[in-house]
Amino acid sequence: MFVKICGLREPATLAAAVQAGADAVGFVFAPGSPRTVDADTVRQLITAVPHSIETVGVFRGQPLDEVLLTATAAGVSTVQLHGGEPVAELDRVKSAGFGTIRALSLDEYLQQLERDPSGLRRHRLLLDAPVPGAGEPFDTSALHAQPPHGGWLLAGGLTPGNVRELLDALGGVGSAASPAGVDVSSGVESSRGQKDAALIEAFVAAARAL
Ligand SMILES: O=C(O)c1ccccc1N[C@@H]1O[C@H](COP(=O)(O)O)[C@@H](O)[C@H]1O
Repeated sequence: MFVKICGLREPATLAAAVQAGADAVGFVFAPGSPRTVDADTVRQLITAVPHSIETVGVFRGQPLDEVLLTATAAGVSTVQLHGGEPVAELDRVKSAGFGTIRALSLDEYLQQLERDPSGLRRHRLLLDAPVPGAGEPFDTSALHAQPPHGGWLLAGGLTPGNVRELLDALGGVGSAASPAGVDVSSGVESSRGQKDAALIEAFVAAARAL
């Protein structure tokens, strides 16, 4: 199970994520979040991240030029877009040399499945709650009938205590509707926006034990 820890802002909790064995670490560039960081801060932070770990810049509803400039200045390897951007924008991000994660709510995913199923296969999919970063799980039952293509990530209200239950609701690891990875932010915080090293460690351990 691929594990991404998102919304990191401080060296100590970033180090905790690396030490715990996270596969990816995320930095929020979307404005208005308690986790928002700037490109210079992230550039400094990721000097301590081994190259084997994916570094993800998270954006929401920002102009593409700003996304590319910020991701380049920060030095992240991957761009995650949350604003319902058209697939052509993700294509341009990929052409610029970044990995891509297309974050959609369940409703957005089901709409895209109707309108543009081939577009859904071009970028790694992340399914999240309607309000990203709010720590709210969403009802995944519709995915049994219409599971995403392989390699997708599940986010939305995951915690060390509920990650197994939420994966079991999708049929468990290896089932047709199961994600390839999990992504967490609120569930590894002691208070909103404040990451907690012990919770990060517990989350990675719980995900690895699935
Ligand atoms: O974390 C935020 O504040 C945020 C803001 C804007 C876009 C995405 C954001 N976070 C993403 O939300 C999920 C995790 O959410 P949760 O808190 O665990 O429910 C993850 O994909 C973050 O990258």
